[in-house]
Amino acid sequence: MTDLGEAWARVLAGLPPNQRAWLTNSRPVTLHESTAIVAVPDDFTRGQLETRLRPDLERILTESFGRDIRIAVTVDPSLDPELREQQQAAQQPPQPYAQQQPQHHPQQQPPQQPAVRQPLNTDGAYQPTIQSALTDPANAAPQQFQQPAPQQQSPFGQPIGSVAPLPNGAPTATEGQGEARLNPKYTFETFVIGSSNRFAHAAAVAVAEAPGKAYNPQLIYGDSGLGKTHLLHAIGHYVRSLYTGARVRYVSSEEFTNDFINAIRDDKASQFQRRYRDVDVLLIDDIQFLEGKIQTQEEFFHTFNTLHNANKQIVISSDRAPKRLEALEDRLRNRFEWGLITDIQPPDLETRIAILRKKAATERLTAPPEVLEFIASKVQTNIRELEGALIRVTAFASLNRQPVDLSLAEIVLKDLIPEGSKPEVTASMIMGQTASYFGLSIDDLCGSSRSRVLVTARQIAMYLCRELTDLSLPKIGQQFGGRDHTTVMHAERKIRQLMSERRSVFNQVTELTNRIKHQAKQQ
Ligand SMILES: Nc1ncnc2c1ncn2[C@@H]1O[C@H](COP(=O)(O)OP(=O)(O)OP(=O)(O)O)[C@@H](O)[C@H]1O
Repeated sequence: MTDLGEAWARVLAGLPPNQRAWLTNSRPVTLHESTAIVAVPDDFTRGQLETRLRPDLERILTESFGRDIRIAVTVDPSLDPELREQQQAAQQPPQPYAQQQPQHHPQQQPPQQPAVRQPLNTDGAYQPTIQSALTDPANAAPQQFQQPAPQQQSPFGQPIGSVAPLPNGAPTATEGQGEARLNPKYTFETFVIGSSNRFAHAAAVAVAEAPGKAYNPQLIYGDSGLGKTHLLHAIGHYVRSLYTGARVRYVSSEEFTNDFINAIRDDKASQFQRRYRDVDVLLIDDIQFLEGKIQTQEEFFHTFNTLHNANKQIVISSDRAPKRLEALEDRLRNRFEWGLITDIQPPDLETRIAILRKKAATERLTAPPEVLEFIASKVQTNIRELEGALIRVTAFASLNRQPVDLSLAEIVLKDLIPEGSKPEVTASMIMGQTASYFGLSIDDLCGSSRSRVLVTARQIAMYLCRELTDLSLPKIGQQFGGRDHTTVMHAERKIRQLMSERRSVFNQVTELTNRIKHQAKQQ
């Protein structure tokens, strides 16, 4: 009988070189019933496998096994050769402490100034000082994160820089590196600190430096698009850069729920439990989604207790304060109050400008200060919308080969942000308008056909759901025929890119936005 390794060798031999190139750093993981799981190093490669390469991959695998095989692609950043090299370097025998350099995650910049050593408490553990973050006059203006020096002794009891056996005896090294599923862009370096988020940020840094010790759990709450997910991912990155082998898992509450339901259905409860209990840091997003889901709450309660009893860190985000999560069991809400609760407020003008400046720099978008100020003055509440506005202005300028200036920004934003109250846009409005605009049906948008027009239409609709509604990634995926949240992430990125490269896509997105907002106003 053919095994997946053999079949994969046939795949590699059977593809033309330009397609095979995409598989250089890919790896077949396992064959589960009729699904071959393939790991790739990043989301972009995943997109290529899921679109361009899928028909050929599935054809060759189907021929090899003599039955229908579909592929499912998962991202494992440890397959990235650069990252692997860095990890191998990090796993060299530890130097004497005096010669040790703090480890840095590839996404994180080394400290730009000598960091102040934080005080130790009586048992020698690191004592985080959030207060200093709040009272330090240097923190008065929006600023960027300066990575502090990690403490000499990790909370897991091992010097940083060595491959520490973790406290519960779980495997170390790079095993499970792909499990964390962290967005490489959401780090502390890319997070702008202002008065609206200073406390939440300081607590997040403290938790990442002393997981399980500083505040457990940490709960971050605030309205949609204010940076909760970003902070959760940043904690994950920072923990992994400080503690080699630390097992970090990010999960949205929707995924946790779906995973739980599937585990019950497939009789895989113990695998499910291991996935969420054998971790050092569990980052769980949008906990409000568990409201009213009694069985999942029960399971999460036990997950929480197991982790907490073992001094493993739990970080939770919510769109409301725990007291206002009325449909959540009291015992869970009480536990959320054991740790530290921090909120994030909408950013003030100064912080919004700083966020745009940072975004422009990281995405290599050129926009003069007056344009950034103009955009920041127009979009006041949701940072996702703020970023969307910047992308549209710069895309419009690049398509027209015009400089980004105030008059151009005014034209673009006039359509994007109508005067007066903000009408509520729903996913069904977006899907309905997109379908009729492209002459498709809603079923087409939700179906599995991958014709070019359909793929673009589907991706535009997903992009607009992300930009114009408060729906989370998994929820948007659900609306489009139960797709995975990473498909939505890919669609968002793809359309952002296409808008600045193809006039047709820019026009389609603009026209559709107008139609959708017009419809919303009529409701
Ligand atoms: N302080 C900040 N500095 C830089 N970028 C930010 C900041 N706050 C939010 N963002 C960016 O705004 C966007 C939305 O943030 P994020 O997804 O973390 O919000 P959220 O609060 O989790 O929203 P939701 O509840 O809808 O999931 C992201 O691209 C994020 O990087």
